[in-house]
Amino acid sequence: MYHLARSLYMYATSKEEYSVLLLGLDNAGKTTLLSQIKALYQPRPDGAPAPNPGKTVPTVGQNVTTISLPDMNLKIWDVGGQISMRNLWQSYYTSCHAIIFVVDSADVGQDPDITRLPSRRPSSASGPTGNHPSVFTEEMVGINAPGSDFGRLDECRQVLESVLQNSDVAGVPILVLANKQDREDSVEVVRIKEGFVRKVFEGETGVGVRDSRVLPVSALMGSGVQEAVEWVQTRVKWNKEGRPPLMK
Ligand SMILES: Nc1nc2c(ncn2[C@@H]2O[C@H](COP(=O)(O)OP(=O)(O)OP(=O)(O)O)[C@@H](O)[C@H]2O)c(=O)[nH]1
Ligand SMILES: [Mg+2]
Repeated sequence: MYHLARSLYMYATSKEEYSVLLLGLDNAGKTTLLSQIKALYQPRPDGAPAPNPGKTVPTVGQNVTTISLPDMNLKIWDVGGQISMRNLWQSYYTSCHAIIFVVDSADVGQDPDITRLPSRRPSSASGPTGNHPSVFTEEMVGINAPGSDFGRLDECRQVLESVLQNSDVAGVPILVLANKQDREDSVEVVRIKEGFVRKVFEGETGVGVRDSRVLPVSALMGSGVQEAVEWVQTRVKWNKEGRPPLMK
């Protein structure tokens, strides 16, 4: 009887918890986005100053924040995007319910069309597939130096492809954020979507199964951030049977 009562109590008082993984190249704006989400969704004690999301250092390891929404908690993991950090990403894949892939819209070239990229070197042609570890090396990503006509477009493509190809994230909803839309030199979201993201998703095996979206944001200014969180909130619920939440 005690156990039944306890289970009922736990059921009535617990909340669904979903994990969201923030991925993207270094400098894309993941930590800034996490700070902005915190500023929007975490209550501050009266009189406490608003956090300044613009002050970040490159993430070594991870930052994690849980935000409480009316129908769920979202536990958001911000993992470092430097090359040396990327091999850690896959350890988060099996337990995540959604991925937010952040793109620096001011660093993909002014015409981010992956079909215009120079041909790749043979060593970079064999990306990681299936359950094979996603190994990122300096050589693999070294085609487009920052400041080239394509910015870091090819590196971004390789990294997004390697995430999609990992079978541990099969069926996980992916939101791609075209970040830094406040910058004058940023590329419009539609061009990032058509020239780059859509083509990467088209190359995915089992296409059509995955739920995905591309949205414009400025993590720094906070614009689009709420829409991004709302998209994730709906999609993790839709995908609940495939990836059940934890009850906390
Ligand atoms: N103008 C502008 N700058 C931004 C925006 N988002 C991030 N930044 C800047 O971009 C730089 C890198 O931001 P971070 O949030 O640290 O990038 P990150 O993706 O966490 O980088 P790693 O931790 O190295 O993976 C910082 O100087 C931010 O202020 C944005 O929306 N607009
Ligand atoms: Mg960071």
